[in-house]
Amino acid sequence: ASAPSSSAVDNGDTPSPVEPSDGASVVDVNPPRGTRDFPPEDMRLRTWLFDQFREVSRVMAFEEVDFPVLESEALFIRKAGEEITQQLYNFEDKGGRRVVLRPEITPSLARLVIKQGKSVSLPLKWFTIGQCWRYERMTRGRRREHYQWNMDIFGMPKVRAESELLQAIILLFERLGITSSDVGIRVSSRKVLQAVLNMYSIPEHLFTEVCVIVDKLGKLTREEIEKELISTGLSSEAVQGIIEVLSLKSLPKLEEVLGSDVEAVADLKKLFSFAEQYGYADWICFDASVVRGLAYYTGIVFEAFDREGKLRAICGGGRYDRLLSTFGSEDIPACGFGFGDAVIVELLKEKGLLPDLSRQIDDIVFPLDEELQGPASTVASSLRKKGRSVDLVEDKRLKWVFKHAERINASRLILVGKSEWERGMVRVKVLSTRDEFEVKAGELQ
Ligand SMILES: OCc1cccc(Br)n1
Repeated sequence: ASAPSSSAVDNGDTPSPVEPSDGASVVDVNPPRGTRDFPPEDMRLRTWLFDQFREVSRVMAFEEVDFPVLESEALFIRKAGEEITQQLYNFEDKGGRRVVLRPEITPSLARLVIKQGKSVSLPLKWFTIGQCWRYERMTRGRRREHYQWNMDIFGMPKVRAESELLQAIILLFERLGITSSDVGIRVSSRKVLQAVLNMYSIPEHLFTEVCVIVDKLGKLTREEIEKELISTGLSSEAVQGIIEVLSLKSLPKLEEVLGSDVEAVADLKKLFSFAEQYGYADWICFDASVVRGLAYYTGIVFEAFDREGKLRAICGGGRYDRLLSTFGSEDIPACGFGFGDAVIVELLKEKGLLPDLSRQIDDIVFPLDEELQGPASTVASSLRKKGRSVDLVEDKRLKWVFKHAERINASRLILVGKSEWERGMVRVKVLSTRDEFEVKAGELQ
C-alpha cells in the first residue's frame, strides 16, 4: 500500500503565495505549522487505525468518553519542569480566562471523574481518542499536534489494572500485525526510585523532580543527568546509587539490591506472573531506567519501543494514585496510557504493514443522456436506501465513466438509457466479470 501523502507530515516549508493577475495574494494553503491535513487517503489510514483502537477498547470492556480540546490552563500547571508543561499551547480567551489546547488527556479524565463524583461506580474503565497539542519551537520541525488513544482505569488499586492495560496495548499491536520481535514493552515502577531515595534519606519533595530528570536517561548523557541530579542537592553518593539501580534490567537483581519486602519488587513480580497467565510475557521486560516523564506517576510505569531502536517511544503510561488530590479532591487510585497516532504509523511503514485501504464504491449510476438525469436520481436513491454506496455521475463521456469506475473500485456500473427506461429497465455491468444484463429498475438490489 502506498504511504500516506506528504501532507500527513508537516514539511515546514514557508509557501510563497502565488500572485494572481488581479494582484490579490492567495491565502497560504498549508495548515498551521506543526499540524496536518488529512486528505482522503490519509484519512482512510487514520480511520482504520482508530477503528483498531476502538475494537481493542471494546473487547477490554472500556467505555468511550470525550472532552473539549480546550481546557483550563490550571489543569496543567505543575512545577516539576516536565517538557509537556513547558510547551503548553496556552492563551487568554476573550473572557480573560487562561486556557490551553490540552497537551494530554489524563487530567481531563481526572476532572470528569471528580465531576461525576459518587455517580460513578468503581472501578471504571474509560477510553478516548483525542487530539493533543504542544507549542514547540519549530527549530526541531516536530509536530505540534497528534491524536492519542487513552485508556484509563480508576478505582483499581492492584496491579491487575496495569496488567489489563498492557494486554490492551499488546492486543492492538497484534491486530496491526506487529509481533514481540518487532516491539517490546519496558516495565518498571517509580517505587524503585522511591526505595533508592529512601535508602539515601532523600526528602520526599525531591521525588517528582528526580523522576523528571531521570526520564531523560537515553536522551541526555550520563554526565548531564548526574549534573542535573546534583543540582537538586543530591549527594554524589546518592546520584551514583540512583544511576546504578536504574541501570538494572533483572528483577532478581533488583530484589537483591532492594530486598523482597519492598513494594516495588512485590508489585513487579505479581505483574510478571500475571503476564505469563495472559500469555504476553514475551512482550514485556523489566528495565529500571523507565520512569516516564509525567510528574504524577506514582507506581508501575511502562513504555513500548521498537526493538531496532529507530523510533521514539510508541506509547507509554503508568499508575497515578495521587493525581486527584492535586485537584483538591479525594484520591482514587488510577492507571492509564497514551498511544499516539504518529510513531505507530512510522513503525507500520518500517515493517511494510501499512494496510491497502483503496477507496471502494458499490455502484456508479450514469444517465446516458440529459433527459434521463431524473430517472437516474430515482435509481440512485433506491439503491442508497438499500445501503449501497452509489456515485451518481453525469455530464461525462462514457469513456471517462469507465476510467472513474476503475479509479474508485466500483463493483457495478448502472447505465440508465432511453430505450431501456421506456421498458422500465436499466443496464447493469458487473465490472469484475464484465457480465452485462438488464434488470427491472424497481427490482435492482
Ligand atoms: O507526546 C507529547 C505530545 C503532546 C502533544 C502533542 C504532541 Br505532537 N506530542
